[in-house]
Amino acid sequence: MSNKPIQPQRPERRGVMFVVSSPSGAGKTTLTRRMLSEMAGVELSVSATTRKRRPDETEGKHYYFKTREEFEELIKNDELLEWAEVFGNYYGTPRGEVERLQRKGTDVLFDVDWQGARVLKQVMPGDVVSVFILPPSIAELKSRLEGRPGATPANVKERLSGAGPDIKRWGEYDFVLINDDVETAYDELCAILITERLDRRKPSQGARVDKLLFDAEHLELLF
Ligand SMILES: Nc1nc2c(ncn2[C@@H]2O[C@H](COP(=O)(O)OP(=O)(O)O)[C@@H](O)[C@H]2O)c(=O)[nH]1
Ligand SMILES: Nc1ncnc2c1ncn2[C@@H]1O[C@H](COP(=O)(O)OP(=O)(O)O)[C@@H](O)[C@H]1O
Repeated sequence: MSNKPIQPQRPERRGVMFVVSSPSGAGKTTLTRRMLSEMAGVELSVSATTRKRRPDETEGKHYYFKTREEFEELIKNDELLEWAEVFGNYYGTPRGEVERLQRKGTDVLFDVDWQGARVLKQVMPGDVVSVFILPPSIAELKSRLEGRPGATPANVKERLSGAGPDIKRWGEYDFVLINDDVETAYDELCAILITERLDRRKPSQGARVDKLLFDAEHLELLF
C-alpha cells in the first residue's frame, strides 16, 4: 500500500445565489446591468415573462418572452423553480437556467420580486444572499418612473401603488441599500457580493485553504 499523501479533494465551487429586489423604478435594472457588465464571475438568471419586450431588451439576454399559453405550459411541466404574477404578467425562473449556471460555478444574479426571493431562499438555503434596493423618497421614485422610456400615467400609477406593499417586505432581506447617488449604490451592491465571496463558511473558501494547508504540510512534494 502506498503511503503517498492524498491531496484533499476540492469540492466544486458553489456560486453565490445573489437575489436582488426593489420596488419598480428604484433603479435595480440600472445597478444590476452595470454589475453584470463590469464584474467578472457573475451571470444573470434570465427569467421567463409574459410582459411585452421593451425597446432596450433582448430575447434570451434580459428575458425569455412568452405568451400566456407558453408560460402556463412551463408551469404545467414543472420547468420553473419559482414563478409569480406581478402587475398582471407572469414572471418565473427557469430551472434549467439556474442548473446550467450552477454547473459553471459562477455566481448567479436573480432579479426577482419578494415572492421569488422568498422561494429561492427556501429552495437554496445557505447559498442565497438577498438585497433590497430602495429609492431615497417616494417623490423621487415617482419621477424616476415617469422618466423611463415608455412610461404612461397608468403604468406609473400602477407601479407606484405597488411600492408600499413591496417596501413592507424589507425585513425578509439580508441587506438593504438606498439608491440615492447611483455611484454609491453601485459600490455598495458590489461590496455585498464581494463580501459574500470571501465568507469563510463558503465551501469554496474551505477548498482554497485546504490546498494551501496541504502544500504547507508537504513541502517535500513542492520543492
Ligand atoms: N418572482 C419573480 N419575479 C420576477 C422575475 N423576473 C422579474 N421579476 C420581477 O418582476 C417585477 C417587474 O419586472 P419588470 O417587468 O422587468 O419591470 P420593472 O421592475 O418595472 O423594470 C420586478 O420586481 C422583477 O424583479 C422572476 O423570474 N420571478
Ligand atoms: N441613483 C439614481 N439617480 C437618478 N436616477 C436613477 C438612479 N438609478 C436609476 N435611475 C433612473 O431611474 C429609472 C428607473 O430605473 P430602473 O433601473 O429602470 O429601475 P427598476 O429596474 O428598479 O424598475 C431609470 O430611468 C434610471 O435611469
